[in-house]
Amino acid sequence: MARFRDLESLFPITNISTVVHLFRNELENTPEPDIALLSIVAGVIENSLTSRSSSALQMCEPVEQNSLPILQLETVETLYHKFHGIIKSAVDSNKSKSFATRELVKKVSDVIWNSLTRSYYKDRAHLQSLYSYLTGSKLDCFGVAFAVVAGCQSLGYNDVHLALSEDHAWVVFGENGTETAEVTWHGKGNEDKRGQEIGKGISARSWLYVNNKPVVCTRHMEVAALVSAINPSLNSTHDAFEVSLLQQELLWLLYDLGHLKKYPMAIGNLGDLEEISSKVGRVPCKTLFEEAIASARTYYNNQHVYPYTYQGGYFYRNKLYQEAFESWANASDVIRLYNYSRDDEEIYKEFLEIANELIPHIMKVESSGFSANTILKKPECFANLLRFYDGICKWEEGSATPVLHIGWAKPLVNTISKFDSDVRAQLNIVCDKLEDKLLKNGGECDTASSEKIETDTTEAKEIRNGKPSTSKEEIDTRTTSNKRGGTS
Ligand SMILES: CC1(C)CN=C(N2CCN(c3ncnc4sc(CC(F)F)cc34)CC2)S1
Repeated sequence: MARFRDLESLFPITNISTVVHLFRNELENTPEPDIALLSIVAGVIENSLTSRSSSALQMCEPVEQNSLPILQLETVETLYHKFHGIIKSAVDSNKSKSFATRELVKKVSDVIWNSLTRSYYKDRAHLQSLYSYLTGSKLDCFGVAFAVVAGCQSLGYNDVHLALSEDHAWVVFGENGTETAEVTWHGKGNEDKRGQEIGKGISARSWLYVNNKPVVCTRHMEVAALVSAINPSLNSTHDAFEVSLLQQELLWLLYDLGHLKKYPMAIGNLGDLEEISSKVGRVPCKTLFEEAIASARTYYNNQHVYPYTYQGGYFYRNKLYQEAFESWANASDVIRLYNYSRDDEEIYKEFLEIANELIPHIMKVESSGFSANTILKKPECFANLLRFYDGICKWEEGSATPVLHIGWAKPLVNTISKFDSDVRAQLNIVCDKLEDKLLKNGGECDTASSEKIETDTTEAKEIRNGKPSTSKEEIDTRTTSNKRGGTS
């Protein structure tokens, strides 16, 4: 295949810079990047550096930076042609239409689906790439969706693209790219809905489908997705350093080319990598987490939670507890707009960990008496804590499945009681019932009501998202139309 002839000059690949060069070449010098090729290359490297057999940890070999096991062109070429062969033999290749049909998409999904190993541990690491599919017949949920898109690309259907929520993946296709189809499974024990349109029923209001604001990938963003999905973990405690470095270099390449602009989670992934080992001359990771939030607000109507939990996690790890509270309250302002459904376990676990592990840990540290500038004396922090919990309560309201249970109450009571009573008294809570109803019920609302509950008139300060107001007047003039600055 001509493709491989012009790649010959780069092989055999022995270092990270050459892999970056190959990706750059695909991203900039081809009509569109070949995502099957790039997934195989990334997968071979990841698996050779993280599989127990060859891990340097075992051989205790000092690996100098930028070195990789030798990657031969024929290794990649063989796997690539194997993938092509599987897809072409199963789908009659006389490509009649210029756009994919639901039948075609379903057919490709069936080919992948029916060639997977019967039963295997689906959440295992390193099951995301075509290398895993071609050598082990195993893929995770994301990997199946990715393989379907790669299969459609290899058949010449360039209208089929990956659509990503924060915990699921599907495809869009058709003349306007507006047709949608499930192509993989989600979660445990759920019947797969492959072939069906996305979120028509009750699931449309669940976080899993992000209120119909998924990341719809271009071919270049599909490269960002496969790079984001690179998993450097060697075991539960160690990462393979070179895999991590390769992922970081490739994400910076995609960042510089502008392909992460509409992909908050990929920016967040890069932020996490930069926090661990920052690159000279690059923006700090704190900025990246802010950029991920800005991207979600700009392109996805602030319906995504993870940008705030990326940022909150960063603040927490760096003991910036006041800032962490604000990020988590902002995350809660997003989830309040959804109805909780059984498909939302992942984000439920995220909020549970924040409420029952991270915040109690902060309370313990802050009330140990050694914190000079303790958050326990800051009304803004108390306000953000309440906003955090209020969002979770709102999430539960109107949902078929309950969220909160007694396990949440004990840490909550414990946390609230750690704030000084005079701090708690400084809070004036203004509820915009109207806005919540409007946002949650898509604009329908029975009564407009805005109650103001003054808990203390002496020095009542209105705390809006952690920022005390300047004057009392501002509080009295508030009306139901005031937007609650949910995304401060
Ligand atoms: C703040 C966090 C807990 C840290 N990592 C988080 N991740 C969230 C998920 N991650 C992702 N990163 C890039 N792209 C995607 S697409 C997707 C859904 C899947 F079904 F396709 C997940 C995901 C990466 C890791 S959220």
